[in-house]
Amino acid sequence: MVSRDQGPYVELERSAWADLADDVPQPLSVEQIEQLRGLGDELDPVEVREVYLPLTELISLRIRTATELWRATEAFLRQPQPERTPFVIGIAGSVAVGKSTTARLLRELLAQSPDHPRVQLVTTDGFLLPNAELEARGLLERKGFPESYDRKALLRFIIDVKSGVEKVQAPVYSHLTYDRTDEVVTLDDPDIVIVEGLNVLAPAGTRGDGSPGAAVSDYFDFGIYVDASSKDIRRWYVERFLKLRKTAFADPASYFHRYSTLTDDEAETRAGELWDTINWPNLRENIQTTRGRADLVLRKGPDHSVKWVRFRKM
Ligand SMILES: Nc1ncnc2c1ncn2[C@@H]1O[C@H](COP(=O)(O)OP(=O)(O)O)[C@@H](O)[C@H]1O
Ligand SMILES: CC(C)(COP(=O)(O)O)[C@@H](O)C(=O)NCCC(=O)O
Repeated sequence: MVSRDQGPYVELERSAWADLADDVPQPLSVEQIEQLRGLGDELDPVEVREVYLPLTELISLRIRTATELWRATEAFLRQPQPERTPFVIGIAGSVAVGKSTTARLLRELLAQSPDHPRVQLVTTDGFLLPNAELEARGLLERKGFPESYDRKALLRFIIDVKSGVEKVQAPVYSHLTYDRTDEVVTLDDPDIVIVEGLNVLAPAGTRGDGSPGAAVSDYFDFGIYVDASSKDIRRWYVERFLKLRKTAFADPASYFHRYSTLTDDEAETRAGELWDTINWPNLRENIQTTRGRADLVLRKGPDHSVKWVRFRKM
């Protein structure tokens, strides 16, 4: 089986997926790829070429078609419309599955095209409620759960982006202080906005009167879910924690500085507890359940290499 038709979806094994862009030249140098990798892990150039290049081609195709549709609609309306708003890509998935790495890589790959060189990235952690507020609400141990975000502000942000508002701003989170900062990221006329976060594909909640509200993903042009077995993700989470202990946590300014002196065994136990009590329940209850809402699922194997890709044809 290299390709399987599943109703509105098509599922392609890695080799069949890779073939879809086999004549496209690799746009990034080995140095550029190295700069994109996360905490010292290898980001294999073969992986970039075989998995992320076809994905970039598919998204570029969607952008071209969206632009054509916008022009056709403008002609139908018989009056000039404001400039087309940015193409918005959502990237969802568990903590530690590789969303940030995927998002950074896509930003670089998509920006290589003269059709859409301005690509900006926003992570939803900036929309987490400040720690003081989380503490007041008893949510400090629920970071990453839907209720730990300022969902109204996130929705306002995405609506502004898709309404063509200029210089839309998003708050920035610090993994060092483990809290929201006073910094903001300002969108400067981007062609593409990538919105990366655990819950970005979540369905709408209900309003006070019981009617369904709007969901952030209602404003996405393309939604990606990064997927892997929870056993592998737990291992990646623990491995990343062990590395952070020697790097970021070693900084006295780090909220987790106390973890920097843990032994290997102690650190592994602590990371396992954080996974088992916060990140795994969130994945099980709130994140995995949104996979079917993605336009495209990247399924990784134990070494982060993508094994198959499933996407919605319509
Ligand atoms: N494609 C990849 N190849 C190799 N390692 C990866 C890849 N994607 C992620 N990783 C590693 O897995 C860990 C989690 O990735 P990260 O992007 O930080 O996840 P997330 O943003 O989902 O929490 C990091 O240590 C990162 O370096
Ligand atoms: C900041 C996060 C909630 C991720 O936020 P996202 O950008 O995906 O919205 C997550 O990385 C996190 O810190 N979770 C808390 C539990 C833990 O420390 O692993």
